[in-house]
Amino acid sequence: MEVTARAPGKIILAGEHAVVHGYTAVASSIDLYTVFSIRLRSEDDDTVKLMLNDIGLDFSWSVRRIKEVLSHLGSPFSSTPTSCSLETIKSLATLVDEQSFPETKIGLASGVYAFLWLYTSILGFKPATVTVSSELPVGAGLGSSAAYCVSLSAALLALSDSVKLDVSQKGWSTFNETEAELVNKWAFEGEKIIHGRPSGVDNSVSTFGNVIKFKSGVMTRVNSNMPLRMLITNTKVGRDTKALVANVSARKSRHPDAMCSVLNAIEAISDEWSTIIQSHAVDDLYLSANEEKLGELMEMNQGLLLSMGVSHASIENVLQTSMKYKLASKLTGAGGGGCVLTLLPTHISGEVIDKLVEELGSFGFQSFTAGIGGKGVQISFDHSS
Ligand SMILES: Nc1ncnc2c1ncn2[C@@H]1O[C@H](COP(=O)(O)OP(=O)(O)OP(=O)(O)O)[C@@H](O)[C@H]1O
Ligand SMILES: C[C@@](O)(CCO)CC(=O)[O-]
Ligand SMILES: [Mg+2]
Repeated sequence: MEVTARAPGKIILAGEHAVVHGYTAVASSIDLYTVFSIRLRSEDDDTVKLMLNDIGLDFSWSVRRIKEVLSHLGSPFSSTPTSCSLETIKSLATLVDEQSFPETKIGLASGVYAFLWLYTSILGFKPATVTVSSELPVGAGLGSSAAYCVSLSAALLALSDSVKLDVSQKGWSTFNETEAELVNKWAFEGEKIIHGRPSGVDNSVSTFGNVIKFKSGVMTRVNSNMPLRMLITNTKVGRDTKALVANVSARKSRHPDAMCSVLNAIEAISDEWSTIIQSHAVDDLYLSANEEKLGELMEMNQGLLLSMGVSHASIENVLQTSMKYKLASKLTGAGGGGCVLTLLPTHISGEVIDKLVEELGSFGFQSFTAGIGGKGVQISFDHSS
């Protein structure tokens, strides 16, 4: 039997970085998914094979070698999410180094550490073939790391004793609330390995889907009543969430008072965002007034992100280009490159959007739209293999 789990990426509508320091963010899932499939091999087949299709890397470890290196961990503890210690990260690095990880892709190694940690913690030392592929750009601000950790945790838990699913179900099915909580907690442990200091917003929105508000580790569901449309522009400038988050923390410790004001302002923006999208538009005039307010909030949020040091020349380029069309934009996710959101109000014509996309394309950027606010993590079982 093969188990497949898929988890969505996300956009942060307001409050990235501030949320790491205990201030509110608002985020929504998008209908682009990362998919993990796991097929257990027979017990005498001593191999764990991992195929990372998006980055073109394959790994193969013997179960015996994994056991040897991680023997200090003991039996799996799938029902109790546990943090990976620094000492264990070093052991995981040994396993990855033995596979001669290409130097040019070394920034991606933490994803493999997260795989090994979640795999051995949840399933133990079972032989399997594991593949992952994603519709999300990797490391571009759309929560690829969270979707990776959530879909992996979901597929592993579906094969563990901690979750009892109806394996005869056909097509995609969802987890109940308690099971989804467990998936989310494990995914957060994986995110910690990749991000260093994640707030938990990305894995929560990937697990539960829809629109959420997130503050100090607590998630609240937001009932959005607005037809939100965003153009997502990938600047294709590579960046690393872990480093950007660390830079913001360093700036905060250098200028605690100024940064406290910036973070409070961002929280006010997030709160206003969630109030506006929850309100019911009584007519078109009310809707376009609200869209204008959201556009302004995005501009203000972007200005504050610039003051935190996480904008980038490529992001500023997208802002200026969309401004020519009187459209508001902000970076989404960790910034420093990656993706930018441009609000597409309901009244805007397809022609204008096409022109904007073309102009952005002339800089080498890639723009697309995605469905906002769909389902969170889902699972399916295939008995044919
Ligand atoms: N499909 C994938 N295949 C392999 N590794 C992946 C995949 N998706 C994510 N990763 C891992 O996640 C890392 C990227 O995470 P990072 O947090 O920097 O970016 P992001 O999650 O896309 O953006 P943000 O956190 O700003 O939303 C990669 O370096 C890799 O380790
Ligand atoms: C930059 C950040 O706020 C969002 C990344 O999508 C980091 C986090 O919340 O973990
Ligand atoms: Mg990430």
